[in-house]
Amino acid sequence: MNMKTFRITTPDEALRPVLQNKIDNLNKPKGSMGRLEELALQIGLIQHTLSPELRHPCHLLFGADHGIEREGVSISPREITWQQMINFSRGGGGVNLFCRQHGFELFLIDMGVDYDLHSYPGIIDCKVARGTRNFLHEAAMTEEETDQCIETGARMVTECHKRGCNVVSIGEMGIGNTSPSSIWMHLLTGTPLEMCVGAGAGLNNTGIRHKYEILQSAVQRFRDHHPDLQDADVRSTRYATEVLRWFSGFEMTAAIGAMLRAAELGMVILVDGFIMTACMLMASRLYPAIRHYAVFCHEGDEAGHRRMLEALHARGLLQIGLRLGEGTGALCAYPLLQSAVRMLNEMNNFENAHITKYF
Ligand SMILES: O=C(O)c1ccc[n+]([C@@H]2O[C@H](COP(=O)([O-])O)[C@@H](O)[C@H]2O)c1
Ligand SMILES: Cc1cc2nc[nH]c2cc1C
Repeated sequence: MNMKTFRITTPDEALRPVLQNKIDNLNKPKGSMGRLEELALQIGLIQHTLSPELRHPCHLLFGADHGIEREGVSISPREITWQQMINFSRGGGGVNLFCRQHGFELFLIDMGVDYDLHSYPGIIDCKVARGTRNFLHEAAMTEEETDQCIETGARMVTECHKRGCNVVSIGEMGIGNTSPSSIWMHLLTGTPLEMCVGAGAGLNNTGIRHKYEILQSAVQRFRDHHPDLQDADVRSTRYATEVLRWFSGFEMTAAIGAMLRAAELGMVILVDGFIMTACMLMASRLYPAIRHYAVFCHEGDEAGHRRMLEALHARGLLQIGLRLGEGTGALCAYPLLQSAVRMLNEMNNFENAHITKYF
């Protein structure tokens, strides 16, 4: 494996007390703007300024298919992936309306959809293959494919950055992709697999049971193939890299590359639902400092999402019952980031508002 490396630095902590002081001096009881204050602090630290700004927001939506879908782990047929990609390219998806609503430039990227999409305008062709291999039997991706996806995701963020973007939101479309996400959660956090497996696009209880059994067999197969990894530190890069390659999807790996590059460039990263949280979890095992750049935008209704956030010591900003994916939860939370930044830039402090400072 020749995975691209990233230089991700921890934001300068020296600014924290200065920023906190500015926030505390705004004309309000201390802490009364709740999560907006936390967001303002985080964005100020990321941008290393007392007056942050959000510029040219971009949304990257990576699409791909999954070999594991052949095992009946999703209620949705495989073709929904390509049909939705075309729908998005025509502006008709959930993701499209939120991008329009919040002024995001949308990039639709075919990382490995099982359909020929190259003639569809608006879909960027980065296809690695027409879906991953079935990880019930073998590694989903080769080392070369993994590297290619990481590089593509990173390149997309570089493009956004060149356009002046400093806040990037990442979403996915891939029937079957809650399955690798559940396995990553299980293997990286030690949460029992049963608690990591949910309905995905809408399985009933019988379907969830079947999905669980398939995923349990897949984990066993992985362990059989990796006797050397049994004793490895589950927090090690070696462990994470092999778990990534064996179970990942092309779109998920590209999302990880995008997240890593965004952190390297000091951008704010909007994290969406279950799948994107799993990708951030994986990215944080490769580069722990990425955590500072991640804004966890919502706690969705996919079983396990809340628990995965807890494992990351995070809480989502919104709890509005989303489980769509595409990045919709990230986009919905964007106005909160705008408010946090405006609070820091536009609100008077006690002194210039002529209000008695009582603490
Ligand atoms: O982001 C989420 O929290 C989320 C939760 C459940 C399902 N999804 C979407 O549904 C698809 C994956 O579900 P499944 O059941 O096919 O694994 C994929 O296209 C995701 O965008 C997304
Ligand atoms: C209709 C549909 C839309 C989606 N968008 C993201 N994942 C999806 C899965 C389905 C099934």
